[in-house]
Amino acid sequence: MSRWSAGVIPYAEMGYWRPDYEPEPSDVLAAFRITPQPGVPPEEAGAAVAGESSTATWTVVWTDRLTAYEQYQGKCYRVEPVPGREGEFIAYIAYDLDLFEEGSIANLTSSIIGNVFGFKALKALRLEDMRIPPHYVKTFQGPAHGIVMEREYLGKFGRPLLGATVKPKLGLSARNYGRVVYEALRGGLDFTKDDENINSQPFMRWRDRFLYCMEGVTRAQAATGEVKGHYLNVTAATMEDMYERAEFARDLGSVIVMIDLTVGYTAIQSMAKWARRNGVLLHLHRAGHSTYTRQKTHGVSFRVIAKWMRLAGVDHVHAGTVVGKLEGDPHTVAGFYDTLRLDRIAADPVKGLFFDQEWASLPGTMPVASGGIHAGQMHQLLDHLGEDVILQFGGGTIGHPMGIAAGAAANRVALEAMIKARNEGRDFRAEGPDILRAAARHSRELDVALATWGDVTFDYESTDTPDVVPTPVSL
Ligand SMILES: O=C(COP(=O)(O)O)[C@H](O)[C@H](O)COP(=O)(O)O
Ligand SMILES: [Mg+2]
Repeated sequence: MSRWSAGVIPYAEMGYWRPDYEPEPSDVLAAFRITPQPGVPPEEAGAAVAGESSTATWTVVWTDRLTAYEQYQGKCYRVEPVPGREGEFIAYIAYDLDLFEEGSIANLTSSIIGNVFGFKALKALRLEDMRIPPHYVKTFQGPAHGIVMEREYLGKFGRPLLGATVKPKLGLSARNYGRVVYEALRGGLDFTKDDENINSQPFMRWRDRFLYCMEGVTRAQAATGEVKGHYLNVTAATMEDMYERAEFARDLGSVIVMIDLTVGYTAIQSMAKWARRNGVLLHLHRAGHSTYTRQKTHGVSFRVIAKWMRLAGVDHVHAGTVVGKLEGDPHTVAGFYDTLRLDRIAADPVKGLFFDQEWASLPGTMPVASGGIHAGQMHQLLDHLGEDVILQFGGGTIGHPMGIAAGAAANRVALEAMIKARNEGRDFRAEGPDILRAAARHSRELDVALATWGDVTFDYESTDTPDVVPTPVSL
């Protein structure tokens, strides 16, 4: 059939299925998991996704002839069945670099996920991974500071950083809230943080919170001689409000501010530029992500969100704990952490990584492990997550029977004992419980933490798992 006949022509025949195509090094690549409706050939489904995420519509348009359409067409160059999952396929699509505006996550995402997820011909669609070529990476600012600069600013090296989310999430007055910050920081944590939904409610307006939190931070710094921080959440209804709050945080001497993923990609990029201009670290809470990242067959994998957020320029992003209360298969989470921290990453199906990714020296984003973790898991956390990570214990600090500072001390003692054991060459993963018990003999705080939470585990089957799982991992 001629490409130029009027009427409805399959996307594959319109040129969006190109099994002979060899991707260029500068192409943006995407791997989509497609579940076609019965009777829809997978190549046609892949071609349709390529078409609608680039130049096509449902029928031939004469104006195509006025463009270099072959260059601008998204090209589905491979479709593979997913082993062990009937009806699901991975469609690989290449996009010419000219399809995207430099340095704009909004533009990139409006193309790649703008239109295709509602296609009637597909039962489900998931964006599994993307390869961002260095040519495009270089058009983004990237993390305002990055892992190396953050450690230099803080003067903290050789161990994960420790944090805590203030609880209860909502309802505390500013002065009581600031007291939690002070107790947790003086007890041994590096950071405390606002929760995702703490903004400026009637029970505590943002300005009051900022004042009392910074009083707590300053007093804790004086008491310990360490740099401390509280992630002041500047998430607000408008960019103007966010800038106002961030400027106030900066003027009070805060080393860090926080935003939620719910503010949107453009606001995140604006805040990343503000953070670099002002020398203030930028923490991102991935509030809302599980609504579209968790299910295996539909949505956008968090490994893609992680890539977008590193490009957008945040210094911290929540990326999973493996052992805590929230979704987190160990291999999948390892793929997120590699994506955020390393400069060159090889494709690795075991970690769910479909493409090699070259970051061209873009700084790393510090992953944050948060959600139902406690001191008794310290060996597992260090083993799974490594050293460049922030371990955040909300309930696991503030719920300590001896008080907040004691909860913080328990976490700090557990961490330092584990790092010492690792540095001495001990098998800290296997000997972890013994190392913790030995440290608890000199720390009443840790002893009580282990007695309170030592047996708490969250053993549920993960939803978001890679398709290739080698040997089972015991937690
Ligand atoms: O409030 C918490 C954790 O509190 P606690 O430490 O008391 O469980 C965070 O919002 C979640 O961890 C977010 O999840 P994620 O980090 O996976 O995005
Ligand atoms: Mg929270």
